[in-house]
Amino acid sequence: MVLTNGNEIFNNARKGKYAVGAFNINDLEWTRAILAAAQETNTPVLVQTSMGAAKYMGGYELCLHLVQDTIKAMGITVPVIMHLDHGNYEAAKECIEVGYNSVMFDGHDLPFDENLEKTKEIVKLAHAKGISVEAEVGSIGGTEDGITGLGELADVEEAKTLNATGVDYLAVGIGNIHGVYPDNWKGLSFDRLQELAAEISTPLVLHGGSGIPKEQIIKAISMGISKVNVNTELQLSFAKATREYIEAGHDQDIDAKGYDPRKLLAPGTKAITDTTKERIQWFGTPSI
Ligand SMILES: O=C(O)C[C@@H](O)[C@H](O)C(=O)COP(=O)(O)O
Ligand SMILES: [Zn+2]
Repeated sequence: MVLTNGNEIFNNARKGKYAVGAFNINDLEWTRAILAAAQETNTPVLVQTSMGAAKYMGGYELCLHLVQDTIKAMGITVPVIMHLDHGNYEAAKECIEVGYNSVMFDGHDLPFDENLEKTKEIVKLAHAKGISVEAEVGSIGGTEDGITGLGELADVEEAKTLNATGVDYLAVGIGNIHGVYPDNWKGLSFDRLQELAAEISTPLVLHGGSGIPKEQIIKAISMGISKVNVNTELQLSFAKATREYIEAGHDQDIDAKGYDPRKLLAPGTKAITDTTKERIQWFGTPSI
C-alpha cells in the first residue's frame, strides 16, 4: 500500500533542501488529477482535505476510501500521504480515528496556551497510531469579509514552544496568505524564515502557495520550507480550462461534447494535472 505518513518524506525534504507538494482535493476528478501528476513525475505527494471539502464530499471516511480506492484503480505506486488540512480539535481527532496518515491541528484562533495543550493531546493520539501531526504558529492570513491581509509573521519563541510538543511539521507565517495575493503584497519575509529555520530543524510548511512567485518559492525551500500547500491555483486552472471548453461552443443541447460530464470535466481535470506537475517541478521534488 503506497499510503504513508509524512515523517520520513518531509524530513528527507528538509535535509535535501527540496519540498513535497500538499495539494487540496475537492472531488474524484481532483483526486485523480493530482495522483496522476505524482505518478507521471514519479514523486511522492500529499493530498489533503480541508474540513469544508471533506464535508462537501461526504465525510472523512469517504475521503480516505476515495483516495485509497483511486490509488488502487489507477495503479499508483508513488508514496501518497492522506492529510487533514486546517483541522480543528474535533476534526483532527476524527481523522486520527478514521485512519488518515497525517493531520493538521490548526489552533491559531485559540489562546496560545490552549493551542499548545490541544496540540500536545493531538500529538499523543496521532503518534500512538503512527500518524503525523502538523501545527500552525500564528495565523496564515487571507481574505475575510472582503479584506485581504498582507500576511503575518510567526513568533519565533511560540514556534519553538509548539515545535517542542513533538509535531512532525510546522506551518509558519512568513508573510504568506491564502488565496489570491493583493497587488500591494510585500513578498515573503526571508528574514523571519531564516530566524525560524535556525531554531527549528522540523520540516517547515508554507501555506498559501498559490500566487507566490516561483523564485520566492524556490528561495524559501532552500531555507527550510519542506511542504508547500497549493489549492487556489489548481482551482483557477480547472475553471479556466472548463470555461474555455464550454465557450468553444459545443451545443449543450444536442452535442454530447456539450453535456456529457466526462467530456465537460476532462479539460479542467487535465489542467489540474498540468499545474500540479509544474509545481512539483518548482518544488524540486526528486523522483523516487
Ligand atoms: O483553501 C483551503 O481550504 C486550503 C488552503 O488553506 C491550503 O491549506 C493552503 O494553504 C493553500 O492555499 P492557496 O494555495 O493559497 O489556496
Ligand atoms: Zn492553508
